[in-house]
Amino acid sequence: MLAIDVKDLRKQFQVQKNREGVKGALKDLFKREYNQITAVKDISFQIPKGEICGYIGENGAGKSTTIKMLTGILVPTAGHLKVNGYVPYQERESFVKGIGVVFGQRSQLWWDIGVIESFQLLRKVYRVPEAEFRQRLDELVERLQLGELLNRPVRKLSLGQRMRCELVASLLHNPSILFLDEPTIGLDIVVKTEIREFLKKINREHGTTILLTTHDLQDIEALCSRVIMLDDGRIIYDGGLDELKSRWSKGREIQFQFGEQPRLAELHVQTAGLEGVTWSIDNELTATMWLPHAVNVSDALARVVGGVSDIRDIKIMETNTDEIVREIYQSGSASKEATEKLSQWDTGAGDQEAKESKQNE
Ligand SMILES: Nc1ncnc2c1ncn2[C@@H]1O[C@H](COP(=O)(O)OP(=O)(O)OP(=O)(O)O)[C@@H](O)[C@H]1O
Repeated sequence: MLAIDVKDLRKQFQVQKNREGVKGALKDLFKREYNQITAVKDISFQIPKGEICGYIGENGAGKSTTIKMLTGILVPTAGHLKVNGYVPYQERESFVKGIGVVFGQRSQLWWDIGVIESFQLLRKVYRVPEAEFRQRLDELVERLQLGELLNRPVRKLSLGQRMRCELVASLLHNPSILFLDEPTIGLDIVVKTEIREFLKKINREHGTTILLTTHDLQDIEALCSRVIMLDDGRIIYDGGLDELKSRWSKGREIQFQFGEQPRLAELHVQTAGLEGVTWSIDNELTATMWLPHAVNVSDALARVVGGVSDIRDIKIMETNTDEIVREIYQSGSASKEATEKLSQWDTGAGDQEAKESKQNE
């Protein structure tokens, strides 16, 4: 069963042009001119129930615009979308009961009243029965250790405390889908880790589907098996994180620790003939071997282990996801298919007449 089903979804904004100078301003008064911005360009994807999916892309790629359409805040210019079986902007009242939303940069809590009062107000908005609300609140408060914060006004909370309260607020009505837009932005590593652990548990125990946008790839690594990558309003990758890493990383690093000082020339001798393998000395007792994917790791390892005595430790270094993703953003494509798709789009995507977008916000 699908939690989210998106087909050819598009969002265009009309932005007013400002002409220069006093003359320009006067002209603007009488005849406004507009530019069209296509923030989301006919994207399609499906998310099954219970999945945690990362939605990533550079600033301005169209992530928030997508989330706003998925949560019913914005009306799409074209395309189809179903979330939890509803068309979000058409069936808002029933629809919102099944979703939870956290925008890291914006609060859904009332600034000047106690946290618990905000929760009570949300209970009424979502029409959650009191007993169910109490039970859920107790569970969430215990999990996120919010006990002492409940009576404080939101404005007196630290960012980390507020984010934990935001998460509780989004889950009070037990939604089956949670949309998180930058939920860990600005938080320290301890709170980030706590929030990630909490989300994993919620997903595991309640089967909550989570769509997460973030610039912190550690969030993705910790939580998501799948990642959708957006660039300039188009999907350039949709698949597993591991696959992305193995397809895009150019090679691997293996670090050796020796009992005595390694000599570069001797190390090179061991891997002679393995094309592309390079060595660097890290410090007195460690050296790192870099090998391209074409070279078999066990072949290279066997040579070194067989040829150099007194190896104390061997570490296969993790592929650096940040670097890979940065590289993909720079090139604007994550696969050959995507590149081909992009060139098709370039020849025909821009000519559909723009419709004026309605905004519910
Ligand atoms: N209400 C709006 N009116 C006009 N243009 C908009 C509006 N909202 C977004 N845009 C434009 O649409 C594009 C996509 O913006 P969006 O906020 O969806 O990107 P994003 O991927 O969420 O970026 P960020 O990571 O910076 O939050 C940008 O060019 C942005 O300027």
